[in-house]
Formats: sequence, C-alpha cells, structure tokens
Amino acid sequence: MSAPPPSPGSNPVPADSPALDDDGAAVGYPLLDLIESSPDALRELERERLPEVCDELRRFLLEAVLSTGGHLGSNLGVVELTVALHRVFDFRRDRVVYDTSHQAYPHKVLTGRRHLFPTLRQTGGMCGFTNPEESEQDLFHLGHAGTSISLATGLARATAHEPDPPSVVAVIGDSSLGAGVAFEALNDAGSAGEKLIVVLNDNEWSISRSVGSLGRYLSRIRSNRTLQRAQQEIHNLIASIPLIGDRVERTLDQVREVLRHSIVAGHVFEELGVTYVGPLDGHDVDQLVSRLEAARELDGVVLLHTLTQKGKGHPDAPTHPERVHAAKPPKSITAPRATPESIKVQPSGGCLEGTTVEAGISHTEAFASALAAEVERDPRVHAIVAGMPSGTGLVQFAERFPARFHDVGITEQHGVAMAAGMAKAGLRPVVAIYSTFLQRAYDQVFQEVALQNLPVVFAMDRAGLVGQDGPTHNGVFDIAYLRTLPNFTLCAPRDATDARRMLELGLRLDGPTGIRYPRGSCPGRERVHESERAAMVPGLAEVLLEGEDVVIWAYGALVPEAILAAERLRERGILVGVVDARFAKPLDEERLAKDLRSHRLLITLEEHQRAGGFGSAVLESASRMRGARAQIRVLGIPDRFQDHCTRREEQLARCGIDADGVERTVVQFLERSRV
Ligand SMILES: Cc1ncc(C[n+]2csc(CCOP(=O)(O)OP(=O)(O)O)c2C)c(N)n1
Ligand SMILES: CC(=O)[C@@H](O)[C@H](O)COP(=O)(O)O
Ligand SMILES: [Mg+2]
Repeated sequence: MSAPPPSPGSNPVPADSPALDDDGAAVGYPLLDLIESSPDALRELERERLPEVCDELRRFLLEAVLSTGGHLGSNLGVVELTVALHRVFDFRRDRVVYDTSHQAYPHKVLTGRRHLFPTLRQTGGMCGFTNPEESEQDLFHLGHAGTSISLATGLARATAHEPDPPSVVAVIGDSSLGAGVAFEALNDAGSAGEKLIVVLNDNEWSISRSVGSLGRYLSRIRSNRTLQRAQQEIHNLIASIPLIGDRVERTLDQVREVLRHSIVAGHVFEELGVTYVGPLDGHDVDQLVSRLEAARELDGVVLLHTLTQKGKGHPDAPTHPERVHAAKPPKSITAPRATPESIKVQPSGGCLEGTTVEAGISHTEAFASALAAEVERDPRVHAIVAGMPSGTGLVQFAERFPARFHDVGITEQHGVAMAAGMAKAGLRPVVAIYSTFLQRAYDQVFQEVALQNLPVVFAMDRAGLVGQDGPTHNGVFDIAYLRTLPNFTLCAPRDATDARRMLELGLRLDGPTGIRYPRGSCPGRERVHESERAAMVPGLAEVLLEGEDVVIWAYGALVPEAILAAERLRERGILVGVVDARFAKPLDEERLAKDLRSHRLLITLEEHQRAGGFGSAVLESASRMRGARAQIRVLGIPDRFQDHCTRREEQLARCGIDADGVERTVVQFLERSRV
C-alpha cells in the first residue's frame, strides 16, 4: 500500500456542506443518516439533493479511510457513480458486481455499514472488498481484477428467461477492463444479447498510470470530449462574429466530419455488439441517474463510459503518483506487538538476550535491489510486472532501466507468455508478481514456461499471509501449484542476503525458477555471514542450529520464527536443531534422510497451505526413504481461507506457524512421548 495520508486537518470540506460548526468544519452526515434510516430513502430523496449526498459521502470516506488506512483513490472516484446506481436500482433485488471491489466502500456506506468503517480491514472487522458475509447486496468476495463482467453475465443469463428479471450491473475500472477475461466476457455477452449494464469507471489510472493501447483509446475518447467542448466554444465564438462566421463554420463542419470518422467514441465496443453510451461526466450524479434509467430500458449489453477522477476530493490526489490509491494505516493500528522475549541474533550465530528484533528492509526491497544489481551485471535481464510496479518495488528500477522494464497492465497471462518469448530469444526475464496474481497465469506457467523448460524467474511477492487484504490476496498456494510442474526449481530466502543469492542462482539456471517471499520485513540482523553460508545450489539445505531429539526444517521467511522457538526451547534445556531448507524443489534428500534417521521428531514449517506445500514434499520424500525413524509434523496453514487481520503476525499465530506454535508443537511432542 502506498500513499502516506495527508496531514491531519487537511481533509477538504465540500463548499456547500449542509451544516458548519463555528470553525467552518462540516458537521455530521444528516443525509447519510437519513439514507440509513430506510432502504428506500435514497430513492425517495428529492433528486436535486443527490449532490449533497455525494458531498457527505466523499467527506465521510476521507475522514474514515484516512483514520484506518485502506483503498482511497478508487473509492473517492466512484462516489457519484455509486449514489446514482443505488438511486436507480434496488440491489436487494437487482444485482451489482464491483470489479476487484476495492472501490466498494461507497456501496458499503449506502448499504448500512457506515458504522463498521472504524474496523475496516482490521481483525474481526469489515472486509476491504465486497463480502457476502456482510451484506446480501455483496454477491461475491472478490479482490482479483477483471472478472466482474463474466460474473454479471452469469447472473444475467441465469435470470434472462424470467418474466421480469432483475437488472444486472457490472462496475469495472479502465485498467481492469484491459484484463483478458473482461474482453472474453464482452465477446460472449455482446453476442448472446442478454440485458446487462457495464459501467466503465475510466479514471485513466490503475494503481499507477494505466498502460496499454486500450487505455490510450479510452483517453482519446476522453480527449475527444475535450475536443468536442473546444469545438462548441469555437462555434459559439464564431457565431458571435456574423461576418466571417458562415465560412469558418463550414470549415469546422469539415473538420468535425474528419474527426468523427477518425475517433467514433466507443466504436470498439459497438463492434462487439455492445451499445456504447458516453463519454459521460462520472461526477455529474444527475446525468448519471438519467443515463442509468435509460440504460435500464435497453436490451442487450449497454456500456456506460464514465470519466472520473481517481482520488477526487483528496487535496494531494492531483499530484500523487498513484492518485492516493491506498492510504497507509496509522502506526497505532498496525504496529507489531513487542515480542516479550525477543532475541537479537548476531552474525556469529550466537544469541544475545535482547530488545525487540529489529526489522530490516522489506523482502520486496531486498528483491528490488538484488534485481537492480543483476540488471547492471547482465544485459539479458529484463523485469516484467502486471500492473504492480510499486507493489513489487520496481518504480525506481523502471526509472533507471526503462528499456529493461515492462509493465503489461493487469494481463498476467500475457506477461508470463511474453516472458517465455523473451527467454526463448535469449533474454533472462524476471516476472515480478504477487503469488496470488500469478494464479491467473497458471496455464502459461505450465505450457509456455515449464513445458518449454525456459529460463524464466518468477519473483513471487506477497507469498504468504498478507494481513489486511485477506483471502483474495494471501499467496498461499504457489508451492503446491508449481511443485507439480517438471523442470521447476523452487526456493525461498530467509533474509536479504539469500534473496540476492537465489536471484543470482535463478538467472544462471537453464530452466524456470520460482522464488517466494512474503509481505513484510527481512530480519534486521542476519544469522550467518555470507562467507560462512552453504553454497547456494539447488537441493542443498543449510544447518543453522544443531539439536538432539527434534529438528525443525523451516522454509523461507519463517526460518527466523524457527530460530526464535529453538532459542526459547534451549533456555528450557531442550536442544532443537534448525535447518533452513532453502529449496522446496529439489529437496536436500541426503540431509533429510540423515535427519529422519537421527531424530525422533522432524517438524516442517512454511507460510503456505499445508496441503501440497513444502511439508507435503518432505512427507513424499520421506515415504521413499529406508530407516527413517522420526515422526514428521507439518506446520502450515490449515485447510480453510484465512480472513484478513490487522497484522500478518496475527494470521501466523492463528495458524500456529509462528515461534509460539513451533514451541508448543515441540513441547507437546516431548510431553506425549514421555508418557
Ligand atoms: C488479477 C489482478 N491483478 C492485479 C491486481 C492489483 N490491482 C488492484 S486494483 C488495481 C488497479 C485497478 O485499476 P482500475 O481497474 O482502473 O480501477 P481503479 O482503481 O482505477 O478504480 C490493480 C492492478 C488485482 N487486484 N488483480
Ligand atoms: C486492490 C489490490 O489488489 C491492491 O491494491 C492490493 O491491495 C495491494 O496490496 P499491497 O498493499 O500488499 O501492495
Ligand atoms: Mg482506473
């Protein structure tokens, strides 16, 4: 999440706010209160008061989201859109699907959840996306972009045969419309003919600026609208000069004719069988109501192209590099709890009783700086992102190496296949992508990369639990969905040094590599100096602590949790070994066989679903080994989706994969085996 919140008190108050206190600040939300009093209140309110509703709603969002953090720019941009939708439709009967649904906060306010905003994205609090568990008017729990038109098409097709089917509306952003699945949906719906309204919320922004030719096309329509306005002004001016007016007017008509043939707004959609309406002012709530009422009566797919400002009403938005896409939660909400017996480890491997474990740079920053070093060393290295330059830490990289950086927009499938093409041509592409969003391109990972055995490196960020975004964003399936693919090397660094070493390795290997790392910080102090570390070769684990009866095989960013648990147990006289597995594929089977023979308990620890992850790989490997006497305990995420939490650490604790969970597992085993 980017966008530091503006200084307190800089919240703008709309000019015509209904009531002001004596120092000029608007007071309360009388219209939002009224709307909450009855589900039909918004539809019964005098139409000329709708702009006031929008002002209150925007003011509320600014105050609420700046105090908790969350998605801001997108929500500020759809205030009028959402008020108009809820004015025209009754979504207790009609159906609305918000694409990605990060922009559904106004919808949540208008559907009785204003009181939940102080708990937004916090443990046990309101979800940051639509969620059917919260309201009957939230049809899906979403978070991945591009699928709203498909979902809406399904809803419409299911009721098309009914005598009076509900209206179905999809709200999709300009960048999400660029996702392949969105065009798959338009291609089908445009020919099938069921009634469906698609509201295109075009603000010319993704998280960063929108990319791709569709974005440029939409901007041309937008600028064409500007052109139209200019034409009108020229027309008015000329009309005011009677002498030359007629001659120039005729010329203007010719110019207009040329333009009409060059940019017929929306013809791309019309060619798909979609009725294009627009471009419309996405902040003119009265016009939007009229257009939605008209669209409701039309047959087939109607696309309303609305032009909005991402971050409208936020004083910093016009100059913010991501139009305040996200407001950081204040420290008071997400500061990690001080761990009571935190340990500061020192390079020599010894341990100091200590103050809190200092957080190092983020795993994202560690990857980004390693990649910058590689790009300078090897001209074949290129970086590919799918609409997430800042989330993957590559904004500066893009500025430094523009020719080696490719943001393909929200088109993960294309990005992965393009990487395969680059690798085939001799480049060394690195696909920097959230683990959860790589799922969108699984078939390309299989066919275009693994089957061809091409040297593509997947830098899987947010691999693990992500905290406030919840189950749509937890990257907890990648070991399972990649481990079954032949030719893949899978690894996970415990710290920044190994992140760099694994990237170096991946760029040397001839086949595909997946490197996973979570949202959050690397250890501030690294346990073993680089010069003393085991060579970074596929299938070689590294012993960090020797123990007696019990050994923990930890994978990736949870290695520090294993060390913390081992240090605590050591203080209780229980000597537990810790091995940094480093590779989930291939496993270090030689070291594993040895440990299975020489210990009574081997614990695997990973930030991934238990099913199919690193622990499963160990179990499969152990089942083929002779003389293994150790019991194996797989510590991972249980078989259910993990709800959002204020902090990722809470999710780790909830799943029993933090130091406490490891310590409990060891003590329980020893107590049971003593009996
Ligand atoms: C498949 C997928 N890829 C990437 C993302 C990350 N993401 C969330 S919102 C967003 C930008 C969406 O832009 P747009 O659709 O224009 O909506 P806006 O935020 O501008 O309203 C991106 C890239 C995602 N949620 N899903
Ligand atoms: C809505 C969406 O998918 C992104 O905005 C996502 O929430 C970013 O996640 P991070 O905050 O982990 O970068
Ligand atoms: Mg957009």
